[in-house]
Amino acid sequence: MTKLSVNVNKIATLRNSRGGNVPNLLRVAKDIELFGAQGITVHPRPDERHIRYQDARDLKKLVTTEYNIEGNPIEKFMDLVLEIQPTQVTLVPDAVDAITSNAGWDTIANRTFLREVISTFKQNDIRTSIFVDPDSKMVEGAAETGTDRIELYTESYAKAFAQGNLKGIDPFIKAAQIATQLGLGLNAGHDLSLENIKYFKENIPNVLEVSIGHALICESLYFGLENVINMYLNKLK
Ligand SMILES: CC(=O)[C@@H](O)[C@H](O)COP(=O)(O)O
Ligand SMILES: NCC(=O)COP(=O)(O)O
Repeated sequence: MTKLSVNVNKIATLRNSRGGNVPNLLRVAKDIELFGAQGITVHPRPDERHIRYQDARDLKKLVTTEYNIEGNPIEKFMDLVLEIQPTQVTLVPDAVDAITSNAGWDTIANRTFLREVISTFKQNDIRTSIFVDPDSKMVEGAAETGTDRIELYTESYAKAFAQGNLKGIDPFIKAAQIATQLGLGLNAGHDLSLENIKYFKENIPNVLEVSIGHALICESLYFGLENVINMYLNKLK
């Protein structure tokens, strides 16, 4: 079964744009779970441009499905995650000023660092996932870090699919096969959408979790949040 984890960063973006508490992030997250999503994802960035560190703390009290916190494991992020104890932490090598996530880890060059960080989270019973490109060497390097899962960075697939190039899935099929052979759990995310999710799932059937935010919130402007969540759930069956 592939779980849908809804990234609520963009709800926080809209809320922050007026300085108040509308939309109410906590209420939206609760409703997202009531609509059938199997997880909530947040990515509290160092500049807190959308999800604030306090949001991440507050969500812990109400999320009853899986709670996934993504971020670059800088010290204050590590402290936040260890304080909150979410279901899963997803390590992303984002630069502080990155407009969004734009690369996976070099799991070979960062092996020692990742091993230490992952060990710290696993000692605290937090499931670990690391954001990687669909590159066989990076997947093999990920297995050396001791991580529970990898999250395949799906921007290249989404771009190719949008251009009508179905072969964009090929590196992901190979990376998923290697991950499975190495005993890694498989997540995926970034730029997945109602248009491209079904083909991805058909070709990568053993993906455990997809985390989707930007497209899902934009699609909800037209179809409504409850409808969109159920459209994703139907496509992930
Ligand atoms: C790791 C990943 O792909 C998502 O967390 C993405 O970075 C969303 O971040 P923004 O919502 O800030 O674009
Ligand atoms: N890990 C991917 C994520 O949480 C959401 O990415 P996007 O759907 O906002 O591109």
